[in-house]
Amino acid sequence: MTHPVLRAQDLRRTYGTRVALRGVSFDVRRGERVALLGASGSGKSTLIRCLSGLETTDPGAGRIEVFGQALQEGGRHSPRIRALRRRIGVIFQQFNLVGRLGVMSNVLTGLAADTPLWRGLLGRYTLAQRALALDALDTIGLAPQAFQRASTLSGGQQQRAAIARVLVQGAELVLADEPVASLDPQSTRRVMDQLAALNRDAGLTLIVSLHQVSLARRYCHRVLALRDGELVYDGPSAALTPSFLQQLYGTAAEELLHDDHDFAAPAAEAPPLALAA
Ligand SMILES: Nc1ncnc2c1ncn2[C@@H]1O[C@H](COP(=O)(O)OP(=O)(O)OP(=O)(O)O)[C@@H](O)[C@H]1O
Repeated sequence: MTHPVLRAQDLRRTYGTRVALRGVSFDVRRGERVALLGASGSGKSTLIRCLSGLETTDPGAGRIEVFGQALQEGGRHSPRIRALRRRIGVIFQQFNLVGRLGVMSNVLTGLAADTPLWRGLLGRYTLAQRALALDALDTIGLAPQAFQRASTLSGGQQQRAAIARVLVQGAELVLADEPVASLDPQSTRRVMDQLAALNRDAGLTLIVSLHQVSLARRYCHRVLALRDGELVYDGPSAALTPSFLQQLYGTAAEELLHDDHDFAAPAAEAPPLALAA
């Protein structure tokens, strides 16, 4: 029997008196492209931090399995977490690049787990590792910027460098936390196109949190929708019409429908990635 790539069971996370996740359960199969949708404060980032192993759920609550193995259970990380996290790529809204380092050096940090610390600190990567990073930058259309400082890139370019880092890491499951929240519509389209292409061409399983329903409908077949930490919908993105959103969220639906005109066009398939053989 094949395991789901990700299995979340009864996840709860409380901060003081604030309940950020309330019994969230779902499975994701290999190769799926899933949007995690919800208004501000609905628990998207908390869920992604838990799924990526950056945070634990409440003591005694819930279990997260990745690749058929426990990542955390009952609020405790599994002893295998390091090995499992190597297979999970995380992309953040704020890119998490080191601005004073070159783009290539940033992308090479995706290899941190496979590189002795001293090599990484001194930037002494092997030729093969550098070639891998250049390939990833080429795939993502950033080869010409490889030796620029990361801080000189536009927001969209920085996010694409973060995608290249995940490629170099060799991640099988990518968790992207509002990767386009701070980008203009053109950069948003480019970054989303590339995430979609990674999923389609490189076979990565993708979970991407968004708070624009139009993006979720355009790029993902399946949506998990959160409201106040609760999973209120798990189904096809095509069903998320404005009236259904109104039923799910009431007046808060407005937040998810904002800027809808920018991405309202029917889903276009992303251009293929120039994946290295
Ligand atoms: N470290 C923390 N300490 C205290 N409360 C937190 C913490 N992280 C999240 N919360 C609270 O948990 C709830 C869910 O927050 P979360 O950031 O997961 O939501 P979100 O859907 O990602 O929101 P946004 O779209 O604004 O990023 C919010 O009420 C938030 O204030």
